[in-house]
Amino acid sequence: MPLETLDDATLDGAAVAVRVDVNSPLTADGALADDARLQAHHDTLAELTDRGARVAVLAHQGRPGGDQFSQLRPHAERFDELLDVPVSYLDATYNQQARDTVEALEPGEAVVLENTRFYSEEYMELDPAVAGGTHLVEGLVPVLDYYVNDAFAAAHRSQPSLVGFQQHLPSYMGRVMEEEISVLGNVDETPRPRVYLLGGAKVSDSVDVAWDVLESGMADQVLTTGVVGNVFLLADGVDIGDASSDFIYDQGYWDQIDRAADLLDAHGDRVRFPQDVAVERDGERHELGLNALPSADGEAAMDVGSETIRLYRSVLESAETVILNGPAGVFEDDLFGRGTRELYAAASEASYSIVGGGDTAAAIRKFDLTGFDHLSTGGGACLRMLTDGDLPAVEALRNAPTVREA
Ligand SMILES: Nc1ncnc2c1ncn2[C@@H]1O[C@H](COP(=O)(O)OP(=O)(O)O)[C@@H](O)[C@H]1O
Ligand SMILES: O=C(OP(=O)(O)O)[C@H](O)COP(=O)(O)O
Repeated sequence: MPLETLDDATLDGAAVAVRVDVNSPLTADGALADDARLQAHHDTLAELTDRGARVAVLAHQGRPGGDQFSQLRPHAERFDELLDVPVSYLDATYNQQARDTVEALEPGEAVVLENTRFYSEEYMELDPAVAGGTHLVEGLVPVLDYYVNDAFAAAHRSQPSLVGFQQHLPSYMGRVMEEEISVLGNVDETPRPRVYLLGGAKVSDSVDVAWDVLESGMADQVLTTGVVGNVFLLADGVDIGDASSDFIYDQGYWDQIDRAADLLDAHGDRVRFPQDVAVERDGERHELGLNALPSADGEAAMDVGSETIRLYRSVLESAETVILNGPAGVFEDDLFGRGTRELYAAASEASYSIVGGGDTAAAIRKFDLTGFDHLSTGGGACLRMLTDGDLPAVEALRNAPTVREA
C-alpha cells in the first residue's frame, strides 16, 4: 500500500491524534534546553489546525527511570508559543478525562496529552496487532477519526503510540515523516562518489551501517571518528589505552571490535580510521600519533587529531554526496570540538549532504554550520533507515485501513 500524506486526508472537524517526537534535552529544573524538535513539527501541527482538525498530540520524553523522563507541560507551553492557535496541556493520556478533553476540542484547537511512556505498555516493543489492543490505543480510538504519525525520530520503535493506532484508524504521514522518508529512502539515487562519515557513540548501529553500505556498494568510502573510530583502531590492533577501551567495554560494545575487524578484512580499502587522536593533558588539547599510543598517562582519546582531519578533509572534498552521523569527538568540550567542526564544515561543501542524529544536529548548531541539504530529526531512526529501509511505524502506516475500510 502506498503511504498516505496529509494531502489525502479530509481534516475539517476531524479528531486527529498526531504522534510527534519532541524528546529533547532538559535543563536541571526541567525546562526545555533545546526546542529544535518542536520547531520541526510546527508545519504539521499548523497545517492540521489550519485545516480545521481537532488535534490530540501524543509524544514521549525520556526513558522510564532516566533523568530526562518528565511531564510534557513545557513542551505544550512551547507549542502554545510557536503556533497561532491555542495549545493546552492535559496530565492524562487515555483515561475518561483525556477522552472528554479530546471530544470537547473545537476545530483548530490542540491539546498535548501526557508523556506516553508514563504507561508501562508504551515502553515495550510489541507486535503491531498487540500494540493495537493496548490500553493507550483502545482508550483513545473511540474519540478519534484519524491518526497521523510525524515522529520519524521514534519510528524505529514498535511501541503502541507508534504502531498501534494504525490497526484501527485511517492513518497518514505528517510532513516531517514525509520529508524524511522521501530523502532517506532515496539515498541510492544521490551522486557519487558517496562518502559516509560515521562517528558518535552508537557503535553497533554505526558498524551495522558500515557493513550494509560497503557490502551493498552504496558507499565509496566510510570514514570513522568518535567512539566508532576508537573501535576501528582497536580492531586494527592499536592499543588506545585503558580509559578509551574501558569506555567501549562499559557501553557493551566489546563485541563490535571483532565485527569491525571483519569489516576491515573484507572492505579495508574503503574504510578509514583515525591516524591520530586528541587527549587532555595539563588542561590543554594534546595530540598523539598512533605510534604514541597507548598514552603513558592513560588519557582517553576524545577527538580525532590534525592529521586525521587533513586526510578525511581530502576525501570529503572529492565527495559528491556525504552522509554524516555522529560527532567526531566530545564536541561539548571546547578542547575536543575541532574534529567535528572542521570535518562537518568540509562535509557541508559537498554537492549533496545528509545529516542524522540529535547530538550531530546540536554540534551543527553549536558551530553555526550551514549548507547541509537534509538535517534528519532522527539519530537511531536515521541509521536504521539507511540500512533496513522500512521502519516499524512506517510499515504500520502502510498497513493501516483506508477511509473506506475503517
Ligand atoms: N572519542 C569520544 N569519546 C567519548 N565520547 C565521544 C567521543 N566522540 C564522540 N563522543 C560522544 O558521542 C555522543 C554523540 O553520539 P551519538 O548519540 O551516537 O550521536 P547522535 O545523537 O548524533 O546520533 C556525544 O555526546 C559525544 O560527546
Ligand atoms: O531521541 C530519540 O532517538 P535518538 O536519540 O536516536 O535521536 C527518539 O526520541 C527515540 O527515543 P528512544 O531511543 O528513547 O526510544
